[in-house]
Amino acid sequence: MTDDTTVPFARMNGLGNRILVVDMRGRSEHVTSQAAISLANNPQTAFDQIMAVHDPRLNGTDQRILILNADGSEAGACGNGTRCVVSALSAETGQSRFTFETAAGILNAEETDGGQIAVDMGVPRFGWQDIPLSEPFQDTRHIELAVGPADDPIVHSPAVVSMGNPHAVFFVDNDVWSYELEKFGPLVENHPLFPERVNVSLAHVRDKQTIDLRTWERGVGLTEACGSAACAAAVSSVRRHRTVRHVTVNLPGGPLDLLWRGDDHVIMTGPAEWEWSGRVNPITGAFMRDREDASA
Ligand SMILES: N[C@@H](CCC[C@H](N)C(=O)O)C(=O)O
Repeated sequence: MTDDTTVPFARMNGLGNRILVVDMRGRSEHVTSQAAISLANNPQTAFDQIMAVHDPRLNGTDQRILILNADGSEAGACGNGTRCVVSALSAETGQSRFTFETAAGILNAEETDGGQIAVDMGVPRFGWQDIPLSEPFQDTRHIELAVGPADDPIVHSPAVVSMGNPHAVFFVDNDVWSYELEKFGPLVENHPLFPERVNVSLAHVRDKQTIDLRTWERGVGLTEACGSAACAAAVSSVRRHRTVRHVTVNLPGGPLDLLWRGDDHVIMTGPAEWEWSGRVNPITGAFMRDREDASA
């Protein structure tokens, strides 16, 4: 399968967020939803996001990245996946700084000396039309939405924010693992208040510098880590005066460092890990592992 119907890809992860980086440079076609669903349903390639790396279109950018969720839908942003793309490109080229064009805008990212990757995730947007919501809310730090019985809701009043993709963050008093997020995550994801659906997170503020977070991702489900959700939780927590602007966000897959800078940009820093590589047909999703990896 090395003919021109296939392209190289790498299976990687960012704190356990499962990522396929697909090399679409020099190609005019796109990874299809059908290919994404087929890869997502195969236990070997099951992923949370595909990061399709295309040739740049804009001056001053290195690559254009298109993102697909496991259900074949498109996503505007993916923090963990962006770190994986940086790691893959930097291993190939030796370059350590990159500028990417994404649906969420231009993102800068760099590999740091300690092998971590810092991504400038851009400026969060808080207007109800930006998220988007289907009805006006002036104060998006707490919107009227509750899960469970009206007189004793399980979670309520999430903060909402766009990090280039929509997020609802429920701040909870108890351990984030004590909630059945897998049961109510899909209900909130598909609630009519969110016309483009939403990523749903539970955030527990441990102290002024530390947040625990679990996320039900739009188009995927429960994941080990969601970088854009970590950004959403960090900025929402500052807006509620719960934490300072530089925090550690503990995800099931491990910690991320989050800094909401004075110029409003959110900088997310964390690791990326390479697992194995192969070739994939971007139209059908048929794939083959590289021989040295397949025998490992
Ligand atoms: N895992 C990602 C976010 C993925 C996109 C999300 N499911 C969406 O549809 O918005 C991350 O690390 O940010």
